[in-house]
Amino acid sequence: MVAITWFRDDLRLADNAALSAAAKDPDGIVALYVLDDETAEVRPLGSAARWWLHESLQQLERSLATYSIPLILRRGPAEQVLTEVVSEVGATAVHWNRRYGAARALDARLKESLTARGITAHSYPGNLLFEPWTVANSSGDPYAVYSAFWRACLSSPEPDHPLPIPTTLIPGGQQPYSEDLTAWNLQPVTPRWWNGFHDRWVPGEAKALEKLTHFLERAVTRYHEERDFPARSATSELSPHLRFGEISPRTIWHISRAANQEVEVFLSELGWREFAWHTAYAFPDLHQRSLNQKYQDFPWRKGAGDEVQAWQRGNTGYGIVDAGMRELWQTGFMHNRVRMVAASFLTKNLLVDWRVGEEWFWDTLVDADEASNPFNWQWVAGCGRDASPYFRIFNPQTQQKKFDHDGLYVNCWAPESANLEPVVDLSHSRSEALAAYESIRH
Ligand SMILES: Cc1cc2nc3c(=O)[nH]c(=O)nc-3n(C[C@H](O)[C@H](O)[C@H](O)COP(=O)(O)OP(=O)(O)OC[C@H]3O[C@@H](n4cnc5c(N)ncnc54)[C@H](O)[C@@H]3O)c2cc1C
Repeated sequence: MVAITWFRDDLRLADNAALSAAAKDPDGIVALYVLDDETAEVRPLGSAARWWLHESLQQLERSLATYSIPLILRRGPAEQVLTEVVSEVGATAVHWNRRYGAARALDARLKESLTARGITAHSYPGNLLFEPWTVANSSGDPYAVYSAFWRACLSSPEPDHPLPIPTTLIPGGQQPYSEDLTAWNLQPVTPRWWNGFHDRWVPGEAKALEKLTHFLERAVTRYHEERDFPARSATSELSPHLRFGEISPRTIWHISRAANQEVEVFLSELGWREFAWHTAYAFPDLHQRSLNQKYQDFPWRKGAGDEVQAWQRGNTGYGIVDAGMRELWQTGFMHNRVRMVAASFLTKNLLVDWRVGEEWFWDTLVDADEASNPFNWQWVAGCGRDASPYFRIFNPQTQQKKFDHDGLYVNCWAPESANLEPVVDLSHSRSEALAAYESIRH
């Protein structure tokens, strides 16, 4: 009679409510991860995120091994796999931390079917600071404007303190078989396009905590002034760790607050992450549909294949865009300011549908998540919640002068970009974009 802890976007032992609850079972636990590329509501991970997942699962495996608990890996539709594992081990309970995007429909179905079989299914908060249904405007609807949303969050009860790693963690007697992580081929042997990722990243819970500590000691005091400068290493780079739940937002919240530093601007960025997830909770098809209805008729350009390819490869002839796109390809990451400029360039100068860019980022970002990615693409394109107005078009040359005036960033990633023929004229494309916007404005 064991309890299953079903790990999903929470690859950590600390502040893991599902694990802490399962640990109370005197008969021990089975730790399960399911790679589900088949269920309709689960968006299959992109290639860069799969690289991260491989590393992160290895780290989790090591952490659990110190308690003699194996991490059971299975691949397949989660409903089927979970049902099988429950039967194999004779589990009486399954515990998981909540997901807030489209996959919550799957979780709801599972809860119902497990309960019908007499197995208790418990879900817990843990991947957000505030549960989406607890933050609503006076009409009971989700907030549409970030500033009002974050004010409401800040006047809500503070997020709970993080839970420690359970003091007793024991393996359930009967452990089922596990698949081989390497056989999942999350890091394809050829081509090893992800080779450079190892130079930049060390996935896993221990590193996430170390990075937070380092950031609070060294960078948070200059964060509000320097976070927009891509060459300055002034941000936390915690996003992929948060994406895979190697650290919980409430751990970040409480450790930051206790650090005796000016942390409010930093925490307000976590607020954008919350806003994106609360939006995805209300609109689970966020990556497929412009939230602003008017944009259903936007005259996006068709047949821009060559320009899209130049953008993807960092060959547009605009330094900051090219540097960002190459950084992304080589490291799985791009600085936030540069993401905004690169996204604006695609959607406004090239007039390409934001979904094309969202898909590319989804495949190439190690931190790609199903809320922040489409939310921010819609924000830049002007069709999302509290979005930047469409007529505000980032000029990549002005942005480069302002945020990379010494050229450190561009010279690091795309030194020869200045010699490339620009794929588009900025002033002409700007006028075209504004005309396109006018056509749907009324
Ligand atoms: C087009 C576009 C696509 C993006 N796609 C993603 C994505 O897939 N996943 C992702 O985590 N972020 C995404 N972002 C937001 C942002 O660029 C990254 O969160 C940030 O660059 C991560 O770096 P950091 O951890 O050093 O951030 P910090 O500045 O240290 O911020 C701390 C944390 O706050 C959160 N955060 C900061 N800015 C945002 C934001 N605008 N929206 C949501 N959360 C934010 C992140 O979790 C981040 O780790 C996107 C932004 C744009 C413009």
